[in-house]
Amino acid sequence: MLIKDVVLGEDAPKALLLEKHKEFLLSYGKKSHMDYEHKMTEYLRMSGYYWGLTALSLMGDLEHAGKEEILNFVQECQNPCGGISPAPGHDPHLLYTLSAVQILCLYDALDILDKEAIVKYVSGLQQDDGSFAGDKWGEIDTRFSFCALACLSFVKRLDAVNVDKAVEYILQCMNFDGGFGCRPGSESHAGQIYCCLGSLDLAKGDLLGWWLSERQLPSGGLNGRPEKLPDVCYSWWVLASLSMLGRLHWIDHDLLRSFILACQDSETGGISDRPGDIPDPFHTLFGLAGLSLFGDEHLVPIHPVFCLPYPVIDRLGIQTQSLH
Ligand SMILES: COc1ccc(S(=O)(=O)N2Cc3cc(C#N)ccc3N(Cc3cncn3C)C[C@H]2Cc2ccccc2)cc1
Ligand SMILES: [Zn+2]
Repeated sequence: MLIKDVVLGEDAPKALLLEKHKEFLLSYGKKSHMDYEHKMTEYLRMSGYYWGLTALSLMGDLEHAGKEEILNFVQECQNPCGGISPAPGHDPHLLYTLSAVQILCLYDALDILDKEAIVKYVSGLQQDDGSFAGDKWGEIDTRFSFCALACLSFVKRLDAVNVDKAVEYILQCMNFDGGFGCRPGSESHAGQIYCCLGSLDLAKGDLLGWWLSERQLPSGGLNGRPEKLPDVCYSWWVLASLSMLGRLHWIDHDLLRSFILACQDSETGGISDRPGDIPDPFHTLFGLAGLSLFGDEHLVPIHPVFCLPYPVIDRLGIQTQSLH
């Protein structure tokens, strides 16, 4: 079966051409301002700035981009309604409102915008079913749910929208193939998957991460529910979940490590649920597994979902959902 792909030429670059990319991006803005391409891409200018500036920032070169000129441009693009346009004279839209907020975050200059106006604009675009329109013309797309929740997260105002309804709508956009589309029933697309998973994480990730990190007690041990005693096996249930959420660092590693080590039986070996109890294979596994998740140099790294050593998972070449 012929699969659609490309062939990498022999002369294709093999090293990362960082200096070239810096030149490319820094000179891009300096092209003649009235040339045709520049005019025809005016409708996405704010996003263009976000793409270039973030790329420069990744290369540690943001300071060479004209900060004052860009901050002035962003201010010129804010509308009385609070929404931000891609360029002066264009209609405001969620896409460019997010790009502008991201640019200001890069420069730590969020306060040059009227935050309350942005909050009003973004929250005003949420529909009764929880979805978000991109602008006043009403196009609905899960991309805009992400833009809205990301914007509000940056200004710490997720309270301004109905987050549960937003989540409810996004889950309706999940397809039988595990992917997400722009509206219920739309075909799965990687871009929409990024937006939907990102939205779910923004909406519920911190809440869940906080509940999990609240499991840690002064002893360093983790319990399974509030008001319960710590137990080594929760080192796994809680840590593996936080690891999946990308919030493993929300638990004090050293404190937990000292708890697990205190649960070891120095005579017989093995780890128990709590210091002084009888060790057993169950808690020995989950104590070591917790230490492995924190990257203990003496232990093989463990997969947070499969609870098996990564080399085993890699050898099997399996994904979390078998495709065949
Ligand atoms: C106390 O004797 C027991 C009691 C129950 C069981 S069990 O039902 O098979 N099982 C597995 C388990 C195995 C061992 C070992 N070796 C020890 C305990 C333990 N528990 C009990 C436990 C652990 N932390 C606190 N509690 C009370 C969990 C339980 C249920 C479970 C199974 C699989 C995965 C997760 C949880 C086995 C022995
Ligand atoms: Zn236990």
